[in-house]
Amino acid sequence: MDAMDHAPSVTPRALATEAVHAGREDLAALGVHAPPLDLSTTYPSYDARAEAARIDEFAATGARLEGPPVYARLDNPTVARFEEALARLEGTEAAVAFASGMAALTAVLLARAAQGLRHVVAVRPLYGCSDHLLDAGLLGTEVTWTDPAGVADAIRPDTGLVMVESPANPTLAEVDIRAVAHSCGTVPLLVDNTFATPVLQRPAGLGARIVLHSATKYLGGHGDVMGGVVACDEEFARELRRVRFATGGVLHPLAGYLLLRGLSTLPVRVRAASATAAELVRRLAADARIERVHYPAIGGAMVAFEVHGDPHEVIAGVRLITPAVSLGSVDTLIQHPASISHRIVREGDRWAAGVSDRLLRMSVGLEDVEDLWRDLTQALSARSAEPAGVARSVAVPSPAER
Ligand code: MET
Repeated sequence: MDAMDHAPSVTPRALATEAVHAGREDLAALGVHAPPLDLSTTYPSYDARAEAARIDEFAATGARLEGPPVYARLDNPTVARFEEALARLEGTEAAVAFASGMAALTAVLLARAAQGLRHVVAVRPLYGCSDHLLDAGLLGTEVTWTDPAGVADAIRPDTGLVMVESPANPTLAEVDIRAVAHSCGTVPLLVDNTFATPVLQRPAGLGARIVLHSATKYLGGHGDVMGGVVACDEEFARELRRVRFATGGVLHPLAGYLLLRGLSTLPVRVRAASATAAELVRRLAADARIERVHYPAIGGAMVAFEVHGDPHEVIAGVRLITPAVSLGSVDTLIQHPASISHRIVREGDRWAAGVSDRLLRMSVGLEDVEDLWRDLTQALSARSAEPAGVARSVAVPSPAER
């Protein structure tokens, strides 16, 4: 067989195919089936002149090095496989991975600020820490909050970024990405695609220049790996790699390995959990104990709802569902945004963005829908008004019984 037999096909491959093959094309040639996990922090080289030239090249351009890495803060082959796969899934030229979603957003803001573009236009709600990072100006940036219709007017000569989430955390409000991208003109639009994942939405194809993920969520998919990633064009990826090298928010290679593994089941997980979420939404919407259900037109596995009663009782009452922040795992999680994910946002700003104190956010996992509904409905009937220590101690099974 000659090399041509292994040349990548020019026919675009479907998402489900990319999910299991992207970033792994050379494995057969390497004679392995699972991707190698390279934990090296440094790499030997007997030619320091050549290393100097490679470092000069990286410092000047931010382009990925040819050949072995010099040092793990600069590049890692296992992480690069995840980056390649995610870029393919998002339909971008490149992707750059970080230690967390917040490290990824930080690098984007620093890269723009380094060009003298310190002003950000953003649409609420955003994830609470993203909101806080912008609102508190922790990186020396300045934010103007607006609604999607106000984006064009909010842009100034020093605006370096427009940022939206769609569906947004935690209200699941949707933004017309194509329309906002149009309003941005030449200013890059960043879309946080953590909730939708490329299975449901590919913002780059709708005009976003920068696509952000907390990879900790659906991309990893099992609640056991923390990471962040930015999918973008190669020009901006070069800026991000330079910032990453200088600031050090790198993704650990084991995290890169687990994220690549997570991607292979991403389409199956997202579709299955979304079908269950849609059924739970139907039932919640018909339930008299629920005041309002939020579910995006695009679908997905995230559901939010307001209860007539005390949301804390629902959190305290779940037994199968895990009462925990985060999302995108194989198991169902529920949390109270005003207490946890959006706690750091000022109360008035939360309310104005639609994050009421009675809102609960649920990340639907892969359990059977009937088991989830049974747990939800018993939690919705829980009453903390019952004498504490009497009814509650009877109602709560011991950990061994759960
Ligand atoms: C530390 S709070 C939030 C973690 C995660 N970004 C979430 O929205 O659940």
